Amino acid sequence: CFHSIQRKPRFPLTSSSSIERRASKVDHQLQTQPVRTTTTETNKFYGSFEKRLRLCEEVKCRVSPDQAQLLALLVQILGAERCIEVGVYTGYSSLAVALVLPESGRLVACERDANSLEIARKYYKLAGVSHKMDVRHELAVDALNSLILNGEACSYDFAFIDAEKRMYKEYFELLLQLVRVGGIIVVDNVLWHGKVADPLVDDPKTVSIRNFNKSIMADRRVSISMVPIRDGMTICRKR
Ligand SMILES: C[S@@+](CC[C@H](N)C(=O)[O-])C[C@H]1O[C@@H](n2cnc3c(N)ncnc32)[C@H](O)[C@@H]1O
Repeated sequence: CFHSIQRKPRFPLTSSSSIERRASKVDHQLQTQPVRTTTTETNKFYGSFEKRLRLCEEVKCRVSPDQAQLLALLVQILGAERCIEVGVYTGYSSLAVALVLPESGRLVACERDANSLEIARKYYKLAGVSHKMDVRHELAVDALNSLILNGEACSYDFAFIDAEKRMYKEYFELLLQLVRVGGIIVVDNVLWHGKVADPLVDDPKTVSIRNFNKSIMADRRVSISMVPIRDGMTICRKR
């Protein structure tokens, strides 16, 4: 039975080219994956995006639907009103968060790439959440420092780190100042495709994430749980 299932084509192929196959796979995912509430909402807007080839690239860089669902659930459990995202790309994870924020909620979205932000803004508009978004087109460290200088320390409920891997420690230290006691900081890619556990891998990004993981494990300022969802997410609660 298993083998007969495996032999069937998994995706409806419209052409034999590999690009078309990848696009079909993305279409198929968009149609079949949104089985849960928040993810369904988020994918609804992404599913309408017309450029399927671009979407193929996007899917690789953004969080998966189940990660987006987890982020949104954490925000809802916290009753969060004030959130920060470090690394927006085309807005998938930030849209998942914005959709569950109350009307009075605010999400500071930090991203250095203007082209990505243009696409993200399109989705925010389409989803009717633009009024909740505070988009910062600058280096994340600069954006976070200006929030601190603006007297916003200890005023955020939730933060998500998903930008430059060599800067995780810096982002974390700044966000720890900005998040209130009991607030949550989620860090993406903490497994880094398993490379953090391979002593033979010592490129700068892997070493940075490995060191970050070590330091956070011993950090008494937070309680943590490393969740092996997709590329791994560590959920940190400020004590
Ligand atoms: C993995 S993508 C983010 C995906 C997004 N969180 C999602 O799941 O939809 C990382 C993003 O971080 C941005 N980035 C990298 N370094 C940055 C920096 N120093 N400041 C601001 N953004 C940065 C990149 O331009 C890229 O768009």
